[in-house]
Amino acid sequence: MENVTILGAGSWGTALANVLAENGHNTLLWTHRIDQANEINEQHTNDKYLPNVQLPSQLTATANLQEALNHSDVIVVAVPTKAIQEVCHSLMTFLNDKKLFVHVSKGIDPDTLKRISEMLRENLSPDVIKEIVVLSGPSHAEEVVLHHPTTITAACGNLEMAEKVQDLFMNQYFRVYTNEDVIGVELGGALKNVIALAAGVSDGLNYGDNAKAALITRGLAEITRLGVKMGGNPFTFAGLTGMGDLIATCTSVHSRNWRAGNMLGKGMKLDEVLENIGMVVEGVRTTKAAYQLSQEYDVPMPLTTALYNVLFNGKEPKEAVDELMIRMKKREIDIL
Ligand SMILES: NC(=O)C1=CN([C@@H]2O[C@H](COP(=O)(O)OP(=O)(O)OC[C@H]3O[C@@H](n4cnc5c(N)ncnc54)[C@H](OP(=O)(O)O)[C@@H]3O)[C@@H](O)[C@H]2O)C=CC1
Ligand SMILES: O=C(CO)COP(=O)(O)O
Repeated sequence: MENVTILGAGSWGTALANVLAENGHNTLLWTHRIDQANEINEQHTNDKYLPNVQLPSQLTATANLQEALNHSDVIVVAVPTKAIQEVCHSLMTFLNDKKLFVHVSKGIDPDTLKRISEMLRENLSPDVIKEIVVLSGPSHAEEVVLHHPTTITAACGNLEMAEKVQDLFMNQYFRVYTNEDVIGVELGGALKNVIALAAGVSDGLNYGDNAKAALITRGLAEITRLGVKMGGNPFTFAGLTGMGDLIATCTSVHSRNWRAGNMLGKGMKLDEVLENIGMVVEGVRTTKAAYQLSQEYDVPMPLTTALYNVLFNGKEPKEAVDELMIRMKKREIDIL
């Protein structure tokens, strides 16, 4: 049994805290909202993010960051990408020894084009980082809290640390693999959100299953194209954190990215959609980042570009799809 701290009490931070507490670890969940910490400690619920879920009484929460950091040498960072920098700055006020960081966020920063582990290394001093492990894969919080069988990957260049995280989280409903390819795992997890938004748009337009299958497979082709050029292992994109998460996110009503795309496809405006969802939709900012990366690395990403034009240039979804379909003829298989 270990002490573990989770930063961020949204749907994923809470679901992972639940896994750890059920595994017998002494788990402390940090939230920046006192009322939410009180709700978790007194009622053992987190109604906004996981309605109708009873959390174990041994799972406790705090709104005191110093207390959260003192609790453990393992810090799971579970805030959205847009909050990573701010959280790192807060951490630097309190940290004075090395911690093992596990991050579970799926995004790329559109301002710096950095992956999350790069952002952590940039915004935290090396004196406080023992190692950074990425935990990613097809894993909707809503299903994990119901103990539905879930597989996920712990990635780190230092395999021993990935195995430590594997041991912390693994149980009979939560199966954890390891991978040494941090770049591939992070890029797959972030870029699948772009394609899930596009799949939602397609479903919102009632384009059916052929179109959805096309988006998933051609989406994987462009994710792999960029990911390999950025240094990822091509096999990683065919694995849980690539194809696996792409399938889960493009086909699930739990996916906030799919749901957001669906509303866009039905004609709602982006601001209205985001307000309606009320949780993070990582794919929006990541589309901006991916579009810029495709230009920087000179990698064609037609689906990402089409979605970028819908989200940020006022292109009508149907027109974007029509334009995708009449592009010049192509071979299916790229030489990587
Ligand atoms: N949900 C899922 O099934 C999965 C999510 N992920 C990834 O996990 C990450 C977190 O997502 P998820 O939990 O779903 O997001 P949610 O939108 O459900 O929750 C986000 C949480 O982060 C908190 N937060 C936001 N900004 C800050 C900040 N500056 N300081 C402290 N806390 C902050 C929010 O607080 P507040 O209530 O105040 O807004 C909220 O508690 C994302 O990158 C997502 O892609 C990965 C796998 C599965
Ligand atoms: O990453 C996820 C499942 O693996 C969650 O996806 P959404 O953020 O689209 O809900």
